[in-house]
Amino acid sequence: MSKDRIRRPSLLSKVVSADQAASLIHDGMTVGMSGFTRAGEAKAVPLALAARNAAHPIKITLLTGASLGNNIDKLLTEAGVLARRLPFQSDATLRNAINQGDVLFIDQHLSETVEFLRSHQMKPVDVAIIEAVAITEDGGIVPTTSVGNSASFALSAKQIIVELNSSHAAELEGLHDIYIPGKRPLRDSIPVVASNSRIGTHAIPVNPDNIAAIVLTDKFDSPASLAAPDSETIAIAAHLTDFLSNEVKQGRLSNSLNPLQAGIGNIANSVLYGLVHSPFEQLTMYSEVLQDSTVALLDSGKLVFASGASMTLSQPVADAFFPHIAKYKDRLVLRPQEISNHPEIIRRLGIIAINTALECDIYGNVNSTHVNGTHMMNGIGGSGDFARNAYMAIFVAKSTAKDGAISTVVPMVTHCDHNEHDVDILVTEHGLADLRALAPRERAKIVINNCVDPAYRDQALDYHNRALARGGQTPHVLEEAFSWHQQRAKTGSMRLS
Ligand SMILES: CC(=O)SCCNC(=O)CCNC(=O)[C@H](O)C(C)(C)COP(=O)(O)OP(=O)(O)OC[C@H]1O[C@@H](n2cnc3c(N)ncnc32)[C@H](O)[C@@H]1OP(=O)(O)O
Repeated sequence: MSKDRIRRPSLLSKVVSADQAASLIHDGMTVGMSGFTRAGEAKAVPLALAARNAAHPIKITLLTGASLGNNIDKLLTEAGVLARRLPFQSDATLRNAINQGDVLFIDQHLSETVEFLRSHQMKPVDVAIIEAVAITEDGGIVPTTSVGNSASFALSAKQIIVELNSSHAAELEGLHDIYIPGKRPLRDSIPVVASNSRIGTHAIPVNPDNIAAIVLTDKFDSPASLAAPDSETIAIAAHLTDFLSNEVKQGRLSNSLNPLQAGIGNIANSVLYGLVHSPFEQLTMYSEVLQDSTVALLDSGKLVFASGASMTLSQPVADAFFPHIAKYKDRLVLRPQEISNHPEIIRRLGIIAINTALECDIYGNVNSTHVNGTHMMNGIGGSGDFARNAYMAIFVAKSTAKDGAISTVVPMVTHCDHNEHDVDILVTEHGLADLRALAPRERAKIVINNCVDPAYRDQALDYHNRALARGGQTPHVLEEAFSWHQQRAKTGSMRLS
């Protein structure tokens, strides 16, 4: 594999073991690693680092695109390697360490990490570890199933370790579009004018002298573990399809809608699946994670083009998709996450953004990240990049969690990631609240009537009526605003007796 995939002969001598490559990483370093939602992460060197830590303990700051697969975050956490982690994660062990204060987590908009790095508002990357499908004749690094932040990490790092992974099809080359915005404040506009705009190169154009080590690997990405659509997610998808159909009828959208973004997780994936049987045609996606539903939409002919920063598929879909990647390549592109999530482009293209709320409140504020306002779930990810700048910011959620013990619609969110100014539409299995151009008092009525689970509707109405008696632009009974959460802590359920 070496000569086919390392096409610059002078780099052949850089092939070393994962242990040797890991020895380049020292205590206190900032490491920038490939990987975005379990796709395309470096797999061998981080494990060598974890294994080494018992004998030679070090602590690092680890930056990635987003979450990692192959238990990398779990093993690094258990080995005590992580001092700081950013900008996103979704691993249960790391989540616990973050919530215990053992690992410091910086929950960052996914488009912003490399802007901070480039403008020296964060400590620079010492070593970049990038999974690649090939190294080109001029030393360019061809990423695998994600681009994420890999390009900027590799271009800014003092040293680069490349993990050349033979389990990825060589045909992935040509899928990526690497573009790095210029320096501010005199930056040019970013020339993406449609989902399928190609504005960059197929490989990350690094200085080959900075490639310090190449490690040969063959482990594939972890499969996404997505639950099949259930009656609630099917109902959410149906409400959304009806709503979007009406937007078409009213002449506000064409039958191809505007480019779609959909967040991670079961609910957003199921909602997109719902579009396979929708009346819409010639759909496009300008998103960050492309999940199983993207492949289903491409196969159904409903979706004509998808742009993302990573492809995160379940095992059966990956098995059917990657061997035939050549067939899809003219309908797909993978970009750096600062381009997939760039505010300028999201606003220009008029994205319809669909993300999942952990909880929302009666006025349409959304908490995507903090359970009970304190405990980190995964992070804001790209949801804020999209919600703030979208044509229409849609948040979906099941109306209850934990077998009905939690209402996901509450009087006041315990942590606010997306405030009422950014949130246009809320959808639960019970219905859809169109909050566009409504005042908070109007928003509360429609959210309570359309989205709250019937088991919680009376207590929501009671809260709101008593809040109205106190007055205000956004009325609240402040001493009771978190009483539902307190009730859950006391009794196990948010239901007030
Ligand atoms: C990489 C990217 O950025 S992609 C772009 C968008 N990014 C984001 O939106 C990031 C923030 N969003 C997320 O992390 C996820 O979408 C979540 C956590 C909000 C929802 O995840 P989903 O998998 O779609 O929903 P799901 O209903 O399965 O909920 C996940 C868990 O949260 C629990 N949960 C849901 N609501 C609540 C709540 N209000 N309080 C406590 N727990 C809750 C569920 O019970 C479930 O727990 P379990 O794993 O023990 O079963």
